[in-house]
Amino acid sequence: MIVKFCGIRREEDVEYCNILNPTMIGLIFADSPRKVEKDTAKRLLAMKNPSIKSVGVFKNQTLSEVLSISKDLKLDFIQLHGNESIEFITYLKSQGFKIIKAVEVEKVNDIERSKIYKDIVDFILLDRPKGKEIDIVQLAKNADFDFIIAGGITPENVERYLALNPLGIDISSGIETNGFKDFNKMRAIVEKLTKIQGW
Ligand SMILES: O=C(O)c1ccccc1N[C@@H]1O[C@H](COP(=O)(O)O)[C@@H](O)[C@H]1O
Repeated sequence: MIVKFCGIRREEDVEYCNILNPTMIGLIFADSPRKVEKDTAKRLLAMKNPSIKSVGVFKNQTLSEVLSISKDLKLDFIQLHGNESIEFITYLKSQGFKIIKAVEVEKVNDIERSKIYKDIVDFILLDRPKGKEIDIVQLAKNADFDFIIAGGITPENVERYLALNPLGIDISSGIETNGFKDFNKMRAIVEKLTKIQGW
């Protein structure tokens, strides 16, 4: 089970992750309150346990910006959250990057649409548009391919997402209090995973 803690932006966030050892940590380079600058990202990534994979999150940014940040930081994965074309993704793959393609799901059709990435990317991530209280678990039941799931996961509701049997879970706002990562919530996720799945 892949566990990704996303929106890491402070030294203490990395320290929490080094204790809890998620599979991946995500740093956001897209427009967001969680956005980090490249220099900050470099400092944070240098602090992480080497076993934790780094993910850079981008949304509708230029190829040269994505490439420059990803190469400089030697990112393990590039997560694309926007309308990036197949050519855009294929080019990044040709440069040796592993790709997580996030698809914002609002209706069953969006699940169908995400299938075009199946043989191109390393992981498909099903998420919901920010600010929309969509029941992504109900929609994701229609997926007949492997996926990582995100979108509103919290320590209280993670069981419902795990019941989908996803490749992984990706959590950002659900492990925050007042906009900052909260160690107790991060630990609560890991404890639930350990209890349910022996993670
Ligand atoms: O979190 C953001 O601010 C963000 C901004 C732009 C693109 C993606 C963003 N977050 C991604 O959303 C999912 C999980 O979100 P949540 O747990 O529902 O808050 C995760 O993949 C983040 O990378």
